[in-house]
Amino acid sequence: MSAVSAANCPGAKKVCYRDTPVKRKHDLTFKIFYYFSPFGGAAMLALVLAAVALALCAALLFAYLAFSMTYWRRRGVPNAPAALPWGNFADSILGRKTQFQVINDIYWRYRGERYIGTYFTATPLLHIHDPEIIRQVFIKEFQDFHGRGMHSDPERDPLSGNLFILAGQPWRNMRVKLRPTFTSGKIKYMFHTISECAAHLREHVLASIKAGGGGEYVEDVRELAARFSTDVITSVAFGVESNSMKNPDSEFRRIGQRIFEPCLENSFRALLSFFGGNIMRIFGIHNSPRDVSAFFIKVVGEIVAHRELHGVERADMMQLLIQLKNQGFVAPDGEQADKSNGHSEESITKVTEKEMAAHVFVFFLAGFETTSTTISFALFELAKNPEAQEKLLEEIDAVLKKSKGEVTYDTIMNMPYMEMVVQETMRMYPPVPFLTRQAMVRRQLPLTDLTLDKGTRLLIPVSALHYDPRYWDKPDRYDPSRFTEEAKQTRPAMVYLPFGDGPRICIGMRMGLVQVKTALVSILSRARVSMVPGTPTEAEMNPRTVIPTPMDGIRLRLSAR
Ligand code: HEM
Repeated sequence: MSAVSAANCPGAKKVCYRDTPVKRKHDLTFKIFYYFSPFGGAAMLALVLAAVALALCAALLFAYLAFSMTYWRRRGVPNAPAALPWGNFADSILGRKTQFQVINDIYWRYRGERYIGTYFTATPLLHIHDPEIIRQVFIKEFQDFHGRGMHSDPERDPLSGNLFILAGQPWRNMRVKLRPTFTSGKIKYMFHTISECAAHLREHVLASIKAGGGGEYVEDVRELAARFSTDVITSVAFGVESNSMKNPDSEFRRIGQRIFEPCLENSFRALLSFFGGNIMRIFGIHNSPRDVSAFFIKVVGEIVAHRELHGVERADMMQLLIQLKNQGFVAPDGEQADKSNGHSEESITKVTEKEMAAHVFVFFLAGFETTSTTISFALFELAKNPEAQEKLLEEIDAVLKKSKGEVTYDTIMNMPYMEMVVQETMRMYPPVPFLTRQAMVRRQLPLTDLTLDKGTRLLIPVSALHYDPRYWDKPDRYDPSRFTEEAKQTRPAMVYLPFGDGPRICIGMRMGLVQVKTALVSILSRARVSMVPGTPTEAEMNPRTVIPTPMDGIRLRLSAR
């Protein structure tokens, strides 16, 4: 008998494992399973087998990753050294840097290379640095590079069937259908809705100045711009007044915060949808959280039912999407809504309600944070650069005087310095700081002898190109005069890409610009902006977002004019 009695063994009734025959004490396996186990031999054996299986899986996974990370070397492509298990993106996956900062670092290290291979875990990416190759990919050879390489599974995840993510024929058909929704004619048609939101913004600024006493107050202009953009996009896309200018807790503002909240879940989902399609497919991960999908599908269903039941018509995108649902097309500007106007059979296929939800979702997603980011960074740079601000204020005053204070679509589009201010803001803070394309066939990378496998992902480092001193003199300086017509002629194509380029260029570009300019006119016709102590002069970006997002908002002083 062992010196330890059965009674002293915790939880043991019949057999105490320490109470074992001496002859078995030399049996190592037995010792492991029985001497130390509080559960029992079978359970312990299962545990050890599971641990061995896990270790084996981990070893296989690492071997697979290690082999995958030789992809570029095996093809003789210059590549940035990658580390297991995250490849070149450890800093962004682990939340130490934003994705675009990682991409910029790679650009600076390998700026001399026309292209450079990297890895997002096992996925090889080819960063294209040469503007001429980018031009070929975006425009001339677009037919072979039209996909973004993002994961889409509309059957299981209806919102992933949206224009931004789709590729191939489904993308082409949808782009043709949606194009007439974004013409200048349609934006003029929706401008009344935008200017109603702008009136709420002006009222808010005036009321806050009054409440602040002393003719000024301090506000986080990022939040202010986000509330304005939420109101605009919900009005023009859904025909719903979210009223988040008056009610910051409105449902749409809440859902916007949920989608763009800088947190691990959102950052991981964004990274996966760009680069981790296989992981999403295997684990059934959706592009957007399920509560967000459910929200958009429900809201669209309710609005369509309401409008169709009561015969309601409004000047908004929902109305145009309802036309796509009922007749399969929207007539171009100046044409009757008649299918005899040269619409092909496939382009008049009707859109389902789930597809409608996917599109309004992407209008919300692509049109809300991009515009509010641009508005708030423009105010930030104007506060830091009083000369540029004064010049813009003069232009706003002159234009408003001419239009007798009325802000119209034509007033907004007729402000050359405003255009330059917005362009320069998007150079320094491109809301979409990198772009992707996918080789849809096995073919050679344009202007090179490198053969790309079908499916290869290309990455275009937009933000890095916007700061390259080969194309921009003193790129860290805010200088709207870079965007005079003459200055623009001196730069090569494809080094300025805030809206992308080619057939996949931002479909909402005109609308985004109108929104940004309307907000700036509304605020700056009532107030000057200036820096306040405590607001950093260089925005520190939150590493958990794709769209550049300052860590603690942007607090500025707004003083009555
Ligand atoms: C300042 C505002 C905006 C910026 C900077 C911006 C930027 C971009 C960029 C860079 C792309 C990718 C283009 C490419 O791959 O070549 C894009 C695509 C897209 N944007 Fe925008 N955007 C803005 C506003 C909007 C608005 C207001 C909407 C809609 C209401 C919108 C809807 C879309 C859609 C649907 C796509 C996908 C187009 C396609 O793949 O065919 N965007 N945007």
